[in-house]
Amino acid sequence: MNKPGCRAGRRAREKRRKKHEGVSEVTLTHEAQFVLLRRWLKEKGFASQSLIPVNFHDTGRGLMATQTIKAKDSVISLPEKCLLTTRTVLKSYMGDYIKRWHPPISPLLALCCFLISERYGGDASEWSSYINILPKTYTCPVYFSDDIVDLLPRSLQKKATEQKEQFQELYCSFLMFFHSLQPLFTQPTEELFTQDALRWAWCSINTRTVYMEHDQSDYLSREKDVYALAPYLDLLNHCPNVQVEAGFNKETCCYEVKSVQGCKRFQQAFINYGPHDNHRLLLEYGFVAPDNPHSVVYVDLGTLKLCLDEQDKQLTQKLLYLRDNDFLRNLTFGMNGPSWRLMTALRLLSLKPEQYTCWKSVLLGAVVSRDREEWCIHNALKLCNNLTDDNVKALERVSLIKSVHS
Ligand SMILES: C[S@@+](CC[C@H](N)C(=O)[O-])C[C@H]1O[C@@H](n2cnc3c(N)ncnc32)[C@H](O)[C@@H]1O
Repeated sequence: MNKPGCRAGRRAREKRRKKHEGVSEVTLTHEAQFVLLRRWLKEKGFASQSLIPVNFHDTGRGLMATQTIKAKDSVISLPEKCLLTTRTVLKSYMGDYIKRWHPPISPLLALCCFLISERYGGDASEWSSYINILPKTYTCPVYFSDDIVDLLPRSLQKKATEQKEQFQELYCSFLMFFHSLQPLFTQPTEELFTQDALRWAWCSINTRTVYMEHDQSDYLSREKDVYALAPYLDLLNHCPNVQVEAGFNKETCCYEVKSVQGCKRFQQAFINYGPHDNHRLLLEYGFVAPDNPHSVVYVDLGTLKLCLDEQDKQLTQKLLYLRDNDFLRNLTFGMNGPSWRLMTALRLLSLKPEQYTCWKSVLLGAVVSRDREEWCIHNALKLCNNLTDDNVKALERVSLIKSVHS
């Protein structure tokens, strides 16, 4: 066992090192909103002393372990009472309105509407202690202006635009449903269920829910109902190199996260959102992970064509075949070489092994450009976070640098 004096000395050294490196981590435990959140969770049967909210210099807000978490130990165990799911929504004042609506709305939309309504309820809402700690805005592409989307790498621009369009369609398709909720509110629903409000709720759910399968409800559409908002647990950030076991335990009736490798005292406790590359992390969670082992280069048709034999009379036909079978999408080259999809496409295009050298040099170029791509994503994120009139000039500068690089 460590002597207290040694521990204090080590802590002081660590503090000096951080100060020297200009690194600061700010604990948030005493902020009013976290005091209220913990008090509210305690009433529901959850009290954690071993994880505290901290603002980390590199990842932003997250949870720090105040004591060592050993390998295979529990990181967090949240009682079912604390979870916000479609069951919560269907049982609430909004339930009857959802049950009456035809065709039934999706589980995701039901959660979005409930979140918007509860935020509107302010302190009167049962969930206010949780809603108050939710971010006010997000950095997923649905929040990007067209100028910022333009700064993204080309393959990502397309997906970002698709996300914005998908969201727009969702909003327009349910205006009538939002209107049907009018008896619940004094304020007109058009002022409440705005595009901004839905965007916020949509991102809150997409970036923060944990995976939890629920029985299909007759009152909701057939889309899979796999969402649970898990207050406090959802303060855990992602690290691609960390492994956890997570899921709802029917015996303990708790959503449990267990650490595979463990976590040292005073370090950030991470979980793993899945083996996502940086494009997917940006699209779904609004951030990218440096040194992500799942990082890949997306090989587009232009790059692919550089390696193909233009004399091949069947080339157009082969490319059409690949396109019709959805094989020209998501062709990637990662740390472990070409993906299975890329290899299959290459085989179908009859690329012979002796031609692989040319292929390799093209990919090497692509890997170099990946670094530039990530730099572009970082800039887009920075600007999305802080786009004011003053930094429109910065935006112009980034566009200029980008055009020089490409
Ligand atoms: C489940 S929440 C985690 C808690 C969140 N940081 C907060 O302050 O509420 C997921 C969001 O956290 C952020 N995040 C998670 N892991 C991150 C990381 N490694 N680096 C930067 N941001 C991260 C992203 O904004 C993501 O959408």
